[in-house]
Amino acid sequence: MENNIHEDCGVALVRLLKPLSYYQEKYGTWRYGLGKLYLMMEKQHNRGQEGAGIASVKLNTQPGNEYMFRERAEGPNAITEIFGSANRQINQVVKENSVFVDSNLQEVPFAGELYMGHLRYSTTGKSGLKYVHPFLRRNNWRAKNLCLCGNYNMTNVEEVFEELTRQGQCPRIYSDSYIMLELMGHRLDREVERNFREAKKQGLEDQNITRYIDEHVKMENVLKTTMKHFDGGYVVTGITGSGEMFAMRDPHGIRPAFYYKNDEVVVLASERPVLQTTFDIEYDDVQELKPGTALIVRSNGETVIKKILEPQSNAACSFERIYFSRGSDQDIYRERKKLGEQLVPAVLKSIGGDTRHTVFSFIPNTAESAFYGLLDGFKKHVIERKIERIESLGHTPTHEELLDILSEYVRCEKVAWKDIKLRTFITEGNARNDLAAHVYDITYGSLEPYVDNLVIIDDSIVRGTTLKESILHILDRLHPKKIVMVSSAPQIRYPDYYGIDMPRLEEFCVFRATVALLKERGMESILENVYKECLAELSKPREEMQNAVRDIYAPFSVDEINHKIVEMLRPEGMTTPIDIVYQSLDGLHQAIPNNPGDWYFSGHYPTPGGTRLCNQAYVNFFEKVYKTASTQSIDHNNAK
Ligand SMILES: O=P(O)(O)OC[C@H]1O[C@H](OP(=O)(O)OP(=O)(O)O)[C@H](O)[C@@H]1O
Repeated sequence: MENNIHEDCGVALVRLLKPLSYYQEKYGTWRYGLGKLYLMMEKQHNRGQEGAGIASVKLNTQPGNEYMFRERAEGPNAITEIFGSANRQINQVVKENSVFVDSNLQEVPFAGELYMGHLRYSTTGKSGLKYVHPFLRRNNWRAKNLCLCGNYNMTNVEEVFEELTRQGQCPRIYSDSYIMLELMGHRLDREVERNFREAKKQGLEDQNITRYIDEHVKMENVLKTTMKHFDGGYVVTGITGSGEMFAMRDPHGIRPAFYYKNDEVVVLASERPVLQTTFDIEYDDVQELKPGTALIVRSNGETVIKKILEPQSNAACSFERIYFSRGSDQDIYRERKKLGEQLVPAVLKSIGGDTRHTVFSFIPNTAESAFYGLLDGFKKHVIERKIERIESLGHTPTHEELLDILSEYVRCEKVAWKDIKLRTFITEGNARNDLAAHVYDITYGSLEPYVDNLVIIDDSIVRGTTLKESILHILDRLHPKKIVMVSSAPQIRYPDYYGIDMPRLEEFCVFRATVALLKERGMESILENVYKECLAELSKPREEMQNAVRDIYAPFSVDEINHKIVEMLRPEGMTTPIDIVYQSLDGLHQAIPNNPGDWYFSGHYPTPGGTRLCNQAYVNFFEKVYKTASTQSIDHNNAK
């Protein structure tokens, strides 16, 4: 499924529990829900900059009135566009200074009680409004209308696609979002029809049937029969025409979701601080949605948590904590700092203990918190060194001695700048190299040329694009004695299929360096053997499959691979010594104990779908990249 859409996104749900007049009276606006949705989405802009969408459902409408609204847009200004459009639609109907009563809002678009928002990040090159969430499945039966969005990536879309076609359906688009919409829509239809039969049995007629269905549809039934088919990391959210709202988290808790409820609202977001700030509430007021469960708000406002699938081993994504989340979460901030602090011994070794002639800095923006942790660690180190030096004097220090010892401090400078507030990693693939090459700049004169080392921390080094295309080259213009590149994350060795878009092995600089080492040392047979092992694994039943790719890393130490990475990423003509320091796997788990999902670094996938796709990624690499390159070089040599 390499061409499938991969998305790690942001979601936001708002359910108003009172009539709109309540918010008008208390907060001076009936657009309270829409306003809160806007804030929640802006605060999650870090989670998706390629598109955004919103949907709203209005309760208790009369036949003939629209009750489900949706607006979507692409591009970095999508949030502004969709809310601008929603407000324009509202203003066309609402007369300025008109007297507010609930019944006046019957015909006003987006004047609803249910709101859902989505921020999209997809980097596979599939673009177009039709891929922007929410997805909508319409029907004349109110309760059968389904609007869906989510933060997810499914690893078994082929199987589900087959399942749908076996049922006699004919999905229009081959993407996990459309397939989920169709499958869930199919189950919702059955649930509505079950209630229809029940209503008929009770002798109900006309709108009483609709009312009965609206009141009795159970989203947990729909979720149970739908979600058991999927393998992946997800938070799926949706609203129905009859006013059901739900959000469900995958059984391993790979993707995050947090919610809050009081007597006015039920809200859910991908990150905890979004709710804390938007609703002026404390850390403990916000609950984490537990793996395998769903938050369901029924059409009457009743809110329940239902177990949908049996929770499995905790595999909450650690990359979410290292990079993807905004980082204003108190736990994530602490974790990122710890990641930085733990790197002190390795960095110290690399600079030969010479903190006096070392300038510390970071690559904007995500690495900033890890940088503060690294600084804290070095401050502690310098204090300890001062104590040692004073104690080792063996006499009361003279003024000059004290001055010399105490004047040492940790030197930090703002060395690198990022010119546009855009996350390059989550920018559509082809445009990325160019963006990474031009987005960074440096502060001239921020270190003493040829005397000072420069230690610069990034949250992660994945493809190495940021380093190769931009950072190393511009840092070298400062003429540091040595550059130490530090990654707060461990070496990224394996692809991800649960939402962060890293599906191809050959894109990782760690993988490319390992392949280069194998070739260089005449160990290419390992590449061939691993290919055969991967094929053998792929022919096994899903549950028995092992990750055969791990064998290619076995012959080398982390340091050997690091040296090769430096060699490969070093810009042409640059002679400054470069070291690279990665976090260890143990260090990762110490810093982030509650998010043990580490498949990127360890190759341990929480679900069979991940293992299968990893083996498949190697087969693709071997057949399409490695073999092709070998054939081309043979052809080239023959042609000489
Ligand atoms: O090795 P690479 O493949 O280049 O990927 C890693 C880089 O990508 C991210 O930056 P991004 O610009 O997305 O975001 P940021 O400003 O939040 O750090 C990340 O912070 C690293 O700097």
